[in-house]
This record gives sequence, structure tokens and C-alpha cells, in this order.
Amino acid sequence: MLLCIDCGNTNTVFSVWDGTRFLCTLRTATDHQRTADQYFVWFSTLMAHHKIPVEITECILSSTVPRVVFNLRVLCDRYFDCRPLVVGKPECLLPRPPRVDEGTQVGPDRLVNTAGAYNRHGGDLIVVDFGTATTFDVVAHDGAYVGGIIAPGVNLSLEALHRAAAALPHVDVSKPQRVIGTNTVACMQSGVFWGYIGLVRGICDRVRAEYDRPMRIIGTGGLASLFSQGDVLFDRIEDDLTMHGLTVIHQYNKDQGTL
Ligand SMILES: Nc1ncnc2c1ncn2[C@@H]1O[C@H](COP(=O)(O)OP(=O)(O)O)[C@@H](O)[C@H]1O
Ligand SMILES: CC(C)(COP(=O)(O)O)[C@@H](O)C(=O)NCCC(=O)O
Ligand SMILES: [K+]
Repeated sequence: MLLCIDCGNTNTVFSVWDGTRFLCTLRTATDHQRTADQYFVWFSTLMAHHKIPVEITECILSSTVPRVVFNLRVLCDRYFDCRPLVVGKPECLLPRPPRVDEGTQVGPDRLVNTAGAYNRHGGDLIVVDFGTATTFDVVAHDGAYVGGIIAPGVNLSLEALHRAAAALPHVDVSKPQRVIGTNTVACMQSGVFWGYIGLVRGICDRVRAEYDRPMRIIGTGGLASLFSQGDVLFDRIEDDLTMHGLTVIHQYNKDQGTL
């Protein structure tokens, strides 16, 4: 079985792929101090809880946090007796290399989203991922990542408001009933909810105007469905897009004979 690991700046997600489907998806906070032994205790306990035997033979890993890669490598080596394929490293081949300025290190999560979205939908896409940052990835007609947009993440924006202003509390993002808030929390929620909808719509409209072909928009990340309650932002919402992309890249490397 293939273990797919998607490590973002906030959360690290493990998904077990049996070649046909994901058997389970487990989430833990990203922490570069967590050791291989700690990962294994957490992983094996939850696998036992889900009654899934731990039979990992292969692993692919994408991490936006370079420091966590070491301990995840040790996890694979020590407990699964395999070497993980690490997206973004030279030994990990991509179906299409990104076309960006020389020396640019594209976030591996964005390369993975690109591969996953192209595999499902073909090219000419905008992938919007609501993570720690909100990223927009432009996928060309041939499946290459050709650039995009990085905006502050939803929770980051709320947290920044709370930290910078003494009278503003910590609030969770949600859809407010009205645009005009009549209390502090409602005002903040409106600013973030409707502000983000304006951000996503405005950026996608401008990308479409700059791009020379019709495009489809794919939303992913836990907050995509929340924002789609306010406006028709996406042609599709796919929560498993990053995990799917990891299986696509892993299969591609197998097909190329490098694994
Ligand atoms: N369904 C959801 N509802 C509310 N907040 C969410 C939801 N899904 C994720 N989040 C929040 O969005 C932020 C980014 O989460 P995540 O997608 O795991 O980011 P990353 O991939 O950068 O680690 C986190 O603060 C997380 O708590
Ligand atoms: C933009 C990101 C911080 C998003 O990371 P995430 O929200 O998934 O934790 C990550 O993709 C990254 O570190 N990118 C490097 C710069 C780039 O993609 O151009
Ligand atoms: K992400």
C-alpha cells in the first residue's frame, strides 16, 4: 500500500492508497519537532482503530515545510522499510515541469495540485487551494504549472486582525446572515467571508482576462465549500485533490521506471 503524506504549514495529512481507493485519511498538526517514533505511534494507533493493517510498502511526500521532511524520511525508513519519493526533489519526476522564472521553487503542494487536477480535468484550469495561504495555480493546456497567485489564508487574516487590534476577538470563519454586521464579531465575519469571495472572484476574473483560452476553476481545501455558499466560484470542489495528485505523481515515476 502507498502512504501519501501532504504536509502543509498548518496540518499534515496521511492517506493510505490501496491502488484503487483511499482506505483512510488522518490529520495532525504540522510540527517539525515530532519524531519518527511519535508519527508511528499516532499512525499505527489510528490505523488499528480503523481496523486497517499497517502494510505500507511505498511512500510519497509533499511538504511546504522543509524542516519536517527529515523525520518523515526516518519514519519511512525505520517503520516501512522504504524511501519516500519527495515532491520537489530532483529524483521525483513530474509529468510536466513548471514554466516559471529560473530559480523559482514552486511550492510542492502546488505542483501536486496541478498534477492531480490535470489528470482529472485536462488543462486550462485555475486550482484554488484554501490552506495556510490561499493559492491559485494556473494549469496550462498541456498540464504544466505556469504560475499563479499567493494570498493570505483565511485563518491567517482573522488571526492577524485579532493580534493587531486590541478590541477584536478571535473568531472562526463562517457565513454571516447579513453583509452589514451589527456587532463586532458579525462585522469581522462579514469582512472575511465577503472579502474572500471578492478576492477569489476578482483574481479568477483577472486570470481569465489575461489567459487566452476558456478556463475551469477547481476549488480544494476545507474552506472551499464554505465560500461556495456565497457565490458560484468553482466549477468543481474536490477535497481530495492534493492526495489524488500524489498518487498521480507516484504512478508517473513508476511508469518512468525510476522507482
Ligand atoms: N472545514 C474547515 N472549516 C474551518 N476551518 C478549516 C477547515 N478546514 C481547514 N480549516 C482551517 O484552515 C487552515 C488551513 O488548513 P489546511 O488546509 O490544513 O492548511 P495547510 O495545508 O496549509 O496545512 C487551518 O487553520 C485550518 O484549521
Ligand atoms: C504558498 C505556500 C506557502 C502554500 O502553503 P500551504 O498553505 O499549503 O501551507 C506554499 O506553496 C509555498 O511555500 N510555496 C513556495 C513559493 C511558491 O509556490 O511560489
Ligand atoms: K495545501
